[in-house]
Amino acid sequence: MAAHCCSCSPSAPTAAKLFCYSASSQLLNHQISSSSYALPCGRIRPLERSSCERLAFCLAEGRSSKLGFSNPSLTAVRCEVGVSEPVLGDSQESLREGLSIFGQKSPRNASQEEDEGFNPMGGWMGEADSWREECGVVGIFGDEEASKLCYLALHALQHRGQEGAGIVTSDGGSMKAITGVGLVSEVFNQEKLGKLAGSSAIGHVRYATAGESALRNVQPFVAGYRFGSVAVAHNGNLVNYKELRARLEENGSIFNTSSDTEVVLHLIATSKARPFISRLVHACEQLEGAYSLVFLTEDKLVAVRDPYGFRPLVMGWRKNGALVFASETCALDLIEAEFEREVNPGEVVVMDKDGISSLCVMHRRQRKACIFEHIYFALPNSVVFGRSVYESRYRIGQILAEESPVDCDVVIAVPDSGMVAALGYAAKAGVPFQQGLIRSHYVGRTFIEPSQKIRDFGVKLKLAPVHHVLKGKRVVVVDDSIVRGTTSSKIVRLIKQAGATEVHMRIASPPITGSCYYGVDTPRKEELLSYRLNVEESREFIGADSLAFLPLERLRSMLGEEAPTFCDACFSVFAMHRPIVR
Ligand SMILES: O=P(O)(O)OC[C@H]1O[C@H](OP(=O)(O)OP(=O)(O)O)[C@H](O)[C@@H]1O
Ligand SMILES: NC(=O)CC[C@H](N)C(=O)O
Repeated sequence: MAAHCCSCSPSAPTAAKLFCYSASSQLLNHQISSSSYALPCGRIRPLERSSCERLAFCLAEGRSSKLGFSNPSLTAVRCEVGVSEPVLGDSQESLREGLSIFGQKSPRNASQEEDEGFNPMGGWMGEADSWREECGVVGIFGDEEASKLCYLALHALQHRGQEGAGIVTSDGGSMKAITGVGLVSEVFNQEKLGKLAGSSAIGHVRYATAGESALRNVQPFVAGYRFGSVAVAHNGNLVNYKELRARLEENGSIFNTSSDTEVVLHLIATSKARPFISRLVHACEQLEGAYSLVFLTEDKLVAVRDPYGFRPLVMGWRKNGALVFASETCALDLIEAEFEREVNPGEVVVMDKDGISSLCVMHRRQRKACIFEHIYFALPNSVVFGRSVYESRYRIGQILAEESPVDCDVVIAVPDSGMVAALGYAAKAGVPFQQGLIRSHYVGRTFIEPSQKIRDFGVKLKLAPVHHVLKGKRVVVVDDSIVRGTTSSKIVRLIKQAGATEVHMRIASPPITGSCYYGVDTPRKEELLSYRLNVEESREFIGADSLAFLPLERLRSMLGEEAPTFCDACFSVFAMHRPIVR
């Protein structure tokens, strides 16, 4: 195995050209990376890991077989730095292949991938791999039916995570936990809920951001330490968990999971602070990234939100005085808890038999609430970050109609997340809204072979066109976002096959040009369609007759004075950057 760079520079080059060789020194493939990164002598570091870097890294580590690379005789790479011309010819296909092979979930590392049976094809097979952020958390204190209420609230939050679900309860003396892989309805039944005794509970639905999707990573996690037991459920992503974990392991901690969340329990257990709340605060102060957390001990329920308030967390009360925390207000509504307020960024809310107390102990910053909750993650019947999600999406649809009108016969939505914006668009444009695509709610992600012909069945499984609505029509289709562009191109093809004469795509968010550093497990920027292509190139890529996005400045003006309290970095970062990768 050999991996070397022919030109090394500690200062960041603007681009790198990668040549891959077979054992017989035949040139197999080449790609260009647009990242700026340092190439230390004789070794390529997996720092930003563009597809080129990642290939080089894996080869350098002698792990090419782990990649499942289609040509096992691939043995060497050579990188040239400072190359700036775009890849020509079959670049689109080679990039796709590269992404499918090297697509990885941050923030895992190479050895973890080996341990966890890393599937190198995972990032591309089957349906589009969109934003990974969500997870839903619930906490209930002071209700004899705590586990059942928690179960119902998790149903209301099911859209935030479908990989696993769990509930932990406390009866004041001991704690019981049940977790499982799959949907809430698959994990729990009457008998299991009956075993979860106690008047306080926390629950979780998971969409993995760190650590594989497996039973051991399903939350809530419970741990015993010398002062008792503590359970935690987390929505967010801890960007420094690997460093924290390494430090804890050096000092003897033994981890049960590969999830980022587990570090919180170890930090609590090893903290020298007293009492419990100080240990908890001490632990949270060491975390970087996004965290809306609920903790349960034998006698306390605690909710914590990170100082930027990236992810939502609300609180409310049931008529019998039970306190409820939840990721979204739709969960409060379902279990008839009246919304009181959000847990504030940096706030720690503690509930025990003596009542509720609030500590604003963590240094509070300018809030940076994730705007994507309003665009995609949350349900439209929720109030998130103090605003109605329905109103935001409806208004965005109206703005799209103002900014990018087009002669059309019908407005349709990509269900479900494009629905409300499509209603707003249709109302503003004065064009009928129709259900042109019917969504099957029984299809999850489909894992099928990555040939274009077969992939199209994947989207048809989930979305069926209504020929009667589409045939012979000029159609406006509204979707919430374009990430890699795979869904949009399939949908355009589907609608055209159903007989539409024109397809105009309207996207209820600005172009996504950057990955999320704080919390959302997004694809790397090189995989984002709008990082690689401008609007006209994107239109061509998806095959629509026209394509328009929500202008960022209109989104900000919609948010008004609150705009600086929302994080829109995924739209603004690299927005002016002219991409090299094609
Ligand atoms: O550009 P892409 O990489 O294809 O991703 C964008 C798509 O992903 C999301 O849908 P998703 O498939 O998650 O379905 P959902 O709306 O049902 O959540 C989103 O609503 C877009 O349709
Ligand atoms: N989507 C989330 O909020 C995930 C929580 C946590 N990072 C996990 O992977 O389990």
